Amino acid sequence: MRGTLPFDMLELHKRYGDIVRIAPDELAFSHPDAWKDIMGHKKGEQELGKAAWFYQPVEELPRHVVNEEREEHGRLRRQMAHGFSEKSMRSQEPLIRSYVDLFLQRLSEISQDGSAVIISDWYNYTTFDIIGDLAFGEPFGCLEGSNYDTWIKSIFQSGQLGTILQTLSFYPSIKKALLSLVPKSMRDAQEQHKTLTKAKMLRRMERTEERDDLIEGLLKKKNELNLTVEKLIANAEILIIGGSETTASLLSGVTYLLLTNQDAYQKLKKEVRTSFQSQKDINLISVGRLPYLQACLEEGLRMYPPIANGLPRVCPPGGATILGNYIPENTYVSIHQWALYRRDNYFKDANKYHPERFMGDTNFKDDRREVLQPFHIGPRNCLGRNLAYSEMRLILALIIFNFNLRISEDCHDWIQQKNFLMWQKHPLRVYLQPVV
Ligand code: HEM
Repeated sequence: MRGTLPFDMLELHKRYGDIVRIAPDELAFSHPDAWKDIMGHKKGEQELGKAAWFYQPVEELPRHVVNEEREEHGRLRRQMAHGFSEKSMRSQEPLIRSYVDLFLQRLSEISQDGSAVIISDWYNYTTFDIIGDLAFGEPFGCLEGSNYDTWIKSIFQSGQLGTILQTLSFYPSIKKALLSLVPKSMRDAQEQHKTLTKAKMLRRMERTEERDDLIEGLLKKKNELNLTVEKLIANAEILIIGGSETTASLLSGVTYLLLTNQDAYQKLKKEVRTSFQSQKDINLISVGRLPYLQACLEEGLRMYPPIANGLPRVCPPGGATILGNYIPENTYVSIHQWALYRRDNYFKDANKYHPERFMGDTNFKDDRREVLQPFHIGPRNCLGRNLAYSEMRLILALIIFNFNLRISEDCHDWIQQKNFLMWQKHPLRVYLQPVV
């Protein structure tokens, strides 16, 4: 509830080691092998399910791909995977590029008077518009309007509310009482949000042309999979939450880390500007050939993982074996990413931004790079990993190609933030000077 869980977890692991009991029935693990023990594919053994108190704090809400039970999850994931295939991504490229071009154009306009730009908002506008179009068939108009639309604002508010509800899951009777006391204004706002979302989904369902987007796979099998409009909406919403804030946070984090580490920024500038003659040469394929840019993103994911806290799983009947220990059934287990990545046991100079550790630099030869799993592993890992990398590479390469960047003096401590499921980002102010 204080928003300090990532930092508290690091202190606990430093003090007590790789396994810490953080509640009577909950263990936190901080070790490279814990990933496969907790999240890996299990041959002939039961997988560790997702903890209901965390993933479904309001039981009545319809479930989606992230919090469905195993069988139903498999069916949803198989259908959704079409929208994330190589073929779909190739056909999504012009759409993604059109929003990135609009992002660059809007940045040129608003930076003309020499004032600092809140780049963190602009990254969010871009990723929201892209995912809005890919999940609902229409953008939110953030880039056009230079603003978050009301639909998105209510999604943002749900992050902190989610943390409160998860915490209250430990006090079921208080949670029930509090939920019945939700003020009318809040319930009305929720109803309005639902109406807006339903209208969006119905508009998408009315479209008759084949669309290689992220929801088409589910729409095609909606009768077979018994998907109501409410379930389709729940899935589209989770795509928007999971696919926009994460990517935008990482872009803000990497921008901050580069601008406060001039060596890395200069190296990246050189790589991007010597690899391309014109911005027309920069596309989803060509940005995949920039090793330093990739290293900057990896090191950004290490220092500022978009999902910083542990997402709890539960041990199945009969228990599980984790790091060679028998863990009884019904024990909650998780891996807290931010805390894991800041441990000196696994990374040399762990609190410093060194993209070189992902470039084969022998100074970092003892780093345990396999520790870094920002997209998780196993059957419930991130479906949008390739899309996320494509977007992040494209946006970062194009901004570095087009502008010289300088961080505003008042943002040097920007990375000191609270975390409620997501980072509570302060405005990141940056001066942009067009490259002529
Ligand atoms: C840097 C950006 C991103 C990061 C760090 C990230 C991370 C993650 C993580 C850790 C999970 C596992 C969640 C869990 O176990 O509860 C996940 C799941 C998922 N992510 Fe991402 N994600 C990113 C971007 C995206 C994007 C752009 C999309 C596209 C819409 C996306 C779609 C999904 C989906 C659909 C799942 C659920 C997969 C399943 O349960 O089978 N993610 N992501």
